[in-house]
Amino acid sequence: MAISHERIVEEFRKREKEGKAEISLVVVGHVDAGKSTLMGRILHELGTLSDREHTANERASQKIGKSSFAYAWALDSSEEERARGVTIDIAQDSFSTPHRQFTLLDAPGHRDFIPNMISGAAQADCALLVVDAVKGAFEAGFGPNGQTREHALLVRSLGVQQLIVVVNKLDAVDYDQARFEEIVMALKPFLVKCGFDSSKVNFVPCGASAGENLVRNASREELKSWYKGPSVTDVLDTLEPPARQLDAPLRMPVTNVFKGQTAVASGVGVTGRILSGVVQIGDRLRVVPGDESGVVRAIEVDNESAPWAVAGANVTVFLAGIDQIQVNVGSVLCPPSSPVQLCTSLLAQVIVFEPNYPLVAGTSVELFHHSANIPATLIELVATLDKASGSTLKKKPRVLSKGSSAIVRSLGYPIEEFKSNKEMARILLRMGGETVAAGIVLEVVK
Ligand SMILES: Nc1nc2c(ncn2[C@@H]2O[C@H](COP(=O)(O)OP(=O)(O)OP(=O)(O)O)[C@@H](O)[C@H]2O)c(=O)[nH]1
Repeated sequence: MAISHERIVEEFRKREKEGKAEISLVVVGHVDAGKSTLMGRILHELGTLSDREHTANERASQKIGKSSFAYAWALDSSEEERARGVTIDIAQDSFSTPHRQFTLLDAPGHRDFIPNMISGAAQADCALLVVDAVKGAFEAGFGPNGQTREHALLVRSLGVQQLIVVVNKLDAVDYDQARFEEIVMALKPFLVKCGFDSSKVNFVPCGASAGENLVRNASREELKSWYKGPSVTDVLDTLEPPARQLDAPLRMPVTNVFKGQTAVASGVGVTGRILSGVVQIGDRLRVVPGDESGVVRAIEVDNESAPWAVAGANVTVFLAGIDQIQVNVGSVLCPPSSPVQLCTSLLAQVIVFEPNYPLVAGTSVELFHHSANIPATLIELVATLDKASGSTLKKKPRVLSKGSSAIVRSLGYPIEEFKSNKEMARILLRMGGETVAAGIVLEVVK
């Protein structure tokens, strides 16, 4: 028997209060700032990474003369990453603090790997920006060719509002308070210009490789004497969980489709993340694009069957009364009473990276929206924007440079505006296998 929407929301809120709030976190920062070391050490100290695994990493990294990378290896697991000592792919892990459960997306800081970072940032609720306190290193990261600025602006552009800035490697500058403050003073105005609310940005001093002020509070006199604030994990534990759009209509972009094989889970198995709304067994769902629909026979959350699921959950629903051919990766499941509208063109604010070809009006691109990949065309370049302030630099530019705004045309695709459904509005633009731009949809034309 169907349960009312209100009852499901009420029940979910009750469970949420009893359990830990879930947050996805992306770790960004200039190459070698210490991102992997920091997260590897946090995972180890929180018990997510066992002593055995860590000892194995220590031994293996010593063997090839890179013992300083032992903690980073917890996350940098591919052979190439280990040999080069840089992070290439987005590593996914999870860990929990006393009140929060995190999905961790470790992003590579190396220039060549920015596209990988975007897919991490596009899924993140909060970001941790690691900067290197060493004289010259912070300046290189924060300089025009460094990634500190670019990453901060990128995560903000992709909708991340809460930021923790970890000022790392303070051991290498004798935990100098003046150096920490100098870095904070340099970053703060820049982050505000990027659009961060300063009350949602925290600065935390630390020495990741020594484990100083990561999980436990500062223990060294040089740091303790001037810093009485929270440790990195204390701050993580107070991050606000994302507001789940429970009362908005169901939106579930499809990431996988397969044939349900068991008696309980028969029909068409459809996997994806619920971006907004609620689904329960017995619901009729429409697949957009198209006008086919199916009835939910079973729901699985974390491989366990469930009577219902709400926004934020990664689920598999089994649909009856629909042909597998009608459901595609990139389709969106929604209620027949309020389906996603197909847009004919959209206005997006994007950040442009370093495309191999100039982005001019008429350029064909692939538009990535969750797992959908749609052929699209840039139909008009509206303006280029100032990277830091967002104000218009030039109207109707001929070519797009970094930090530009563009109109992208795509036909018959379900996308929504950022102001009505944040999660449905994040896009990436790719050309020839390269991500050339990323951003959010401001307006759609139906
Ligand atoms: N002195 C000092 N060195 C550190 C600290 N944290 C990291 N390092 C060193 O900095 C180097 C880079 O560390 P990683 O953790 O690989 O840096 P990363 O930011 O993950 O690098 P990419 O993934 O390549 O962008 C390694 O040699 C670390 O041992 C620290 O707190 N103090």
